Amino acid sequence: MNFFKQLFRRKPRIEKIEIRRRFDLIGRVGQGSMSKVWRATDTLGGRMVALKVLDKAKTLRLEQRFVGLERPTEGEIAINLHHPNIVRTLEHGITSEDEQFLVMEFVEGVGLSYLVDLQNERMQKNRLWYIIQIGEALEYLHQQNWIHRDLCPRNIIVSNEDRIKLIDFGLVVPNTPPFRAPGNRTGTANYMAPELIKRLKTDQRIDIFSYAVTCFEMYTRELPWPAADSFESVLQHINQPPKDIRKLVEGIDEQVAAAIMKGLALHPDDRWPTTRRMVNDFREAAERLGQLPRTQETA
Ligand SMILES: Nc1ncnc2c1ncn2[C@@H]1O[C@H](COP(=O)(O)OP(=O)(O)OP(=O)(O)O)[C@@H](O)[C@H]1O
Repeated sequence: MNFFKQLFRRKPRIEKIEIRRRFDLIGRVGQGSMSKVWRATDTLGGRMVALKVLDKAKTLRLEQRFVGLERPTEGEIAINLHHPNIVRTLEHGITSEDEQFLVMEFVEGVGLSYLVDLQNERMQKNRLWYIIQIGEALEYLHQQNWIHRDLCPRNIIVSNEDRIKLIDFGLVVPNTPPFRAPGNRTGTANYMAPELIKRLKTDQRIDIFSYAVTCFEMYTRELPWPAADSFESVLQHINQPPKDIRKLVEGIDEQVAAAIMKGLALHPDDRWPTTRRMVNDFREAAERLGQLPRTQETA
């Protein structure tokens, strides 16, 4: 009987995909540190897609950090996310080379980092609207009981229609006690909450901090603390208060400024308790300032 139990408990055999047979690879896009991403045509159906193939060695190294915790793969997480501000994942699986892959809708647009750098008219006009959409995506992720752990402009695309799309779920973890335990410092140093840098207990409020850093950059093109390229250098300044956004952006709306600064609070208890509360303030301000697109004014 044990034999049969074992037999049926085995994971179903996954059919491996030969990437170059199934997809016409048109060209590499962007530059991921964990993966290669192609613009490709899916020969099944002819659809234009983004094909992300994860680097085997780097994925293994990441998975080793979560040994015994049963963290779902990036593909398993992404395929279940359904939100207008989150890139749609159409399929995931394993290549014939044993790499994990994801097939996504191809988002025609630019990286948010590019607009942060440019600070052009498009950015200035839509900034608050972009910020609201990022917040909606994050709120959805939190409602689904995930912690993103790597929210930053690098992981956000702005479509040609000014729609925000979160694109990378490589570091997402379940919002459960084992994953909130102190220790693991995966993420991007400049966007990491102090409790994460200090290896204390974490929760979804680490994402609220990263969201606030992102908002701060979208307004100022600067980070709230001096830029650092290692955890150690972040540790050196993280106990100092952040720069005041009001001093960098002349005439910034007070409700917007206060919402961002509260998200940057060093202690999680002083931050917004939920993304929803933070976004509500941005939405209120946007309505008052007439900065919502027409279709959103009554939403
Ligand atoms: N669905 C998509 N549509 C269009 N371009 C995409 C899409 N997904 C990813 N890209 C492009 O590929 C780049 C790398 O993607 P992604 O951030 O998911 O990879 P990564 O290896 O996890 O990167 P990193 O770990 O450095 O953040 C993105 O910056 C973006 O330019």
